[in-house]
Amino acid sequence: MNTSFAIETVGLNYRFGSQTVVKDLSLQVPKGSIYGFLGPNGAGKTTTIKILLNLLQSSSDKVFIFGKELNSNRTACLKQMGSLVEQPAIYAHLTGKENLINRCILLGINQRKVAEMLALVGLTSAANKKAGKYSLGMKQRLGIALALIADPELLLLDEPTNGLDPNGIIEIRNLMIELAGKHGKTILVSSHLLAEIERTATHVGIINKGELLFQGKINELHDLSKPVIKIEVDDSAAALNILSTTGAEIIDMDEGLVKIAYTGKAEMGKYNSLLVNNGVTVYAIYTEKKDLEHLFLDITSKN
Ligand SMILES: Nc1ncnc2c1ncn2[C@@H]1O[C@H](COP(=O)(O)OP(=O)(O)OP(=O)(O)O)[C@@H](O)[C@H]1O
Repeated sequence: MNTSFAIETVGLNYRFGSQTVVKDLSLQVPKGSIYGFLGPNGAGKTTTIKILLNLLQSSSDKVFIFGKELNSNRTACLKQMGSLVEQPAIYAHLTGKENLINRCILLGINQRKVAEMLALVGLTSAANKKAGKYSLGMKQRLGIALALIADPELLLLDEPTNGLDPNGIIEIRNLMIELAGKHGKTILVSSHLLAEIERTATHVGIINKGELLFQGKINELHDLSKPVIKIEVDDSAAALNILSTTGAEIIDMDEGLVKIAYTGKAEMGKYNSLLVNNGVTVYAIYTEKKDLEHLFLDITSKN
């Protein structure tokens, strides 16, 4: 298996009864990346994350963590992973610090790590407050500190900003950037909102109904949202013939409509004259740029 990936799944499938929830899913999460795992509600994100954590069983040879097959190297793989799935497992009657000490005792880790983790997630001043009194954002950050205490290389965060206010969202976002940037962690973070992870993610995987619809660098996703020229004409076949002689990149064609890649205003004028001079009636010519949120909706509504 490719060892440049922190996570690799190969044609992964998963069913709940007769419902296939994960379909032929091949994820490739590069080491050191912040991988935004995106999809609408019910797309199969949590199920996939639970499979990656071996909380749900996959078939052998489908899931690889840092190149090791998960089922046959369960302990070694899990040691490399920290996670926050659904609600963080926090004792409300203990302080943040006590929660972390408790986890250290449980895992046999030196308690010196506690102060470091509190500082990392920005909870030093709230260390002696009961966790039950924490805000939602503070609870999430404590959850991340608990996930990080054993110093895993890979962090799986399932919708960590769910229910947080804008400040809480920014705090989690900055924490992820710091963890990947300064501490070299690989982070897989799920969300149903592209906007929430757009600024943090280096890579993106988009799923819907258990199927992977897009996977790549965030820049590649941005490229898909580059502007196009839409030309409304009386005869699209004739227009296509004429435009194809110019070397223009034809993107799509429909009855009365041709879409080509936008390369500049001058070219746009040139295409217009060329069509008119060759007997094609141009009703309208304009550019259109999809913002990422629309692109995401487009991608996820196609299947
Ligand atoms: N334990 C279960 N038993 C049966 N079906 C389940 C179970 N858990 C999840 N599902 C179904 O599997 C599908 C995927 O759910 P999953 O929670 O993985 O999606 P998700 O992308 O994480 O969605 P959300 O953003 O709402 O959490 C849904 O149709 C859900 O109803």
